[in-house]
Amino acid sequence: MSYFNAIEYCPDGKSPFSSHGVTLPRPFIDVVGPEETTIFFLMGQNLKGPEGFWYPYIRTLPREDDITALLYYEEEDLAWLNGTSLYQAREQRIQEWRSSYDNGMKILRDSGMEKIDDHSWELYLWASTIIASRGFSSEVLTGILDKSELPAERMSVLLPLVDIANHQPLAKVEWQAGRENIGFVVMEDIAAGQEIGNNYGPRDNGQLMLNYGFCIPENPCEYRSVRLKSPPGSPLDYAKTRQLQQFPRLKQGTEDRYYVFNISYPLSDSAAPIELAIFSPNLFHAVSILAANDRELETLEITENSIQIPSHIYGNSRNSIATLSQILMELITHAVKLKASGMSLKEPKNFKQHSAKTYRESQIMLSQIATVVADWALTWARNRDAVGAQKEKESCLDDYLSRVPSAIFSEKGIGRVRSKVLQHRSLVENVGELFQYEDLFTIIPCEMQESCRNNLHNILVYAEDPIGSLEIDDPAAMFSFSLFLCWVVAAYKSTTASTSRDNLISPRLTKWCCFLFGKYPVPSDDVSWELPEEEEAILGRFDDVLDNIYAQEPELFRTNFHAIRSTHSDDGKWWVSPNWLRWAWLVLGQETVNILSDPLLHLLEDKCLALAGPRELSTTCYLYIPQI
Ligand SMILES: C[S@@+](CC[C@H](N)C(=O)[O-])C[C@H]1O[C@@H](n2cnc3c(N)ncnc32)[C@H](O)[C@@H]1O
Repeated sequence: MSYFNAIEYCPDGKSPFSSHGVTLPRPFIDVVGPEETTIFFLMGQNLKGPEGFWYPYIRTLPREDDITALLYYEEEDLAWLNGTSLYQAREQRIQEWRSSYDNGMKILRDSGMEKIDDHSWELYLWASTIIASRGFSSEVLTGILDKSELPAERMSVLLPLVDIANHQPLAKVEWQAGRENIGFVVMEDIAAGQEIGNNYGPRDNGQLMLNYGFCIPENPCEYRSVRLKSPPGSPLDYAKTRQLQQFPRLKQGTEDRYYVFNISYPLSDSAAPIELAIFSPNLFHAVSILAANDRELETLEITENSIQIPSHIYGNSRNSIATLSQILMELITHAVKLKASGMSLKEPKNFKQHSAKTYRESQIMLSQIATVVADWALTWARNRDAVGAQKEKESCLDDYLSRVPSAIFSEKGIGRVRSKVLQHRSLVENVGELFQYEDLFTIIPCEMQESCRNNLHNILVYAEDPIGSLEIDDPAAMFSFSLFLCWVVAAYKSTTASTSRDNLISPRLTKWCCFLFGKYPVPSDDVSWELPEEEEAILGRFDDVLDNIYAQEPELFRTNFHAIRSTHSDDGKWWVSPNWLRWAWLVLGQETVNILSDPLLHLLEDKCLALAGPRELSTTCYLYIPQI
């Protein structure tokens, strides 16, 4: 049964398709198109009852009470969709269908069709659901019709009996459109007694729930659409506008679709880095533009197919890390909110509620798996002891996975993550690029470590109280990183000014200093720098604190490269001068990354309710120092 019956199509030299007594006015067909015509045609055939040609088939179709697709959810069932995107998707679907129905009915009324009121909204809903859940694409008719005869728009075909098989994700089957028959070929061994499944395509659970009314636990084709705003004037908005200017063929106003995929998603690129297999590349790249600092934005690459911050450039691994960190926040927020919104739900009472429960769990699991993948990459990036060998990575991964709470993941799930992570490369290949204050000394050459630690540590002890009370994010980290940066720069400058050419800092820090000097203008000793008012208030406090400490304990500022400085005055705290402090502050504004602390713990049930509110997730600030 199809549109061709409704229009009594007569192919060249062949017998015509019969409308079997349901005639729809031609102006109606022309306006509403093939799919809507088929819906109204099925309504007409259903209204004919036992007299109708397709009655034996229609009699076997599920009726309203049996249908479990979302539009048939009732009040109590709907509570199970709370907090999921399906609630909204259902509302939208109802509106779209209602408007198509009203439109079709108006045209039918205007054309004077008889007994029009029998075509109720309930009947339309039933017919549309039947077609959405059982219709085949018009390709199945290519054995009897030429492709050129098929309408360009979507057109569903109902095939009695052939539509009985249930969906099995990834089932290997093939449909063959013949002249006399439609072949359904099973391309894999099926044991006696085992159900023969059809493959409805790589459908995620959202589509299955909306169109078909069921849900697959551990659906390999599961994914989630993610909304990402690019506010006017944001770097992402700017990048998109530039892309449109450079490639006017791209359509303006088309909304990008962003996805998080199941780790086993069959259509993901197996050669891609894991981050681009589990997050759609356009999602990762869009977030990377939002997470970019100014110098990373200068490396933005715009092509017809993508806008992205290239990850292979020196210093740009910071961007991949910051991107993963932002994505991690989104994933945790999603999982936590969804868990919390379902905590008042009791036991499911019917098939719809069972399906919705499975759907909720599959969406939570999707975010949890992606959380583990992103968190692992960030954990690896922070491993300062590793050199990056595969064996090392495996044992570090095993150690990490052993810490994943068993309440979140089954052993099977962990095993799946492990094998996928090891199969794919990662965008975060460099290890040991992120530092908290205590870790910084490990990249200072051994003979200077002690001196650096003493300088910084003693000053920080004095500064703890006055700096700790500053109303900024992580004041202690920002102050200690500023001191460290000033110390490294002073050592670097002393090295370059020294005639002995002793390297006071490592080649890695030397390269980093040169890089920073190239990206952030270096202060001149002659001019006093001033930052915008708000920052000046903080930096002024830094200056005061250092002045006070210096007045009491000038010895604390004495460095062991003091002797080889050449151009500085007798000011004993020359290496933390106001200008250099301001320079360090500007650098830190761009070269640090905030990473969620203990993300996996947030996923535990008892933490979810507390976190679901407006309280912010706590983060740790890291200083980024690229590998050489
Ligand atoms: C094309 S029909 C399949 C035939 C179905 N067994 C019947 O006779 O109505 C699609 C409907 O079958 C059901 N279905 C298909 N695959 C399923 C699955 N894997 N699990 C549960 N229900 C399924 C859903 O109700 C869906 O709307």
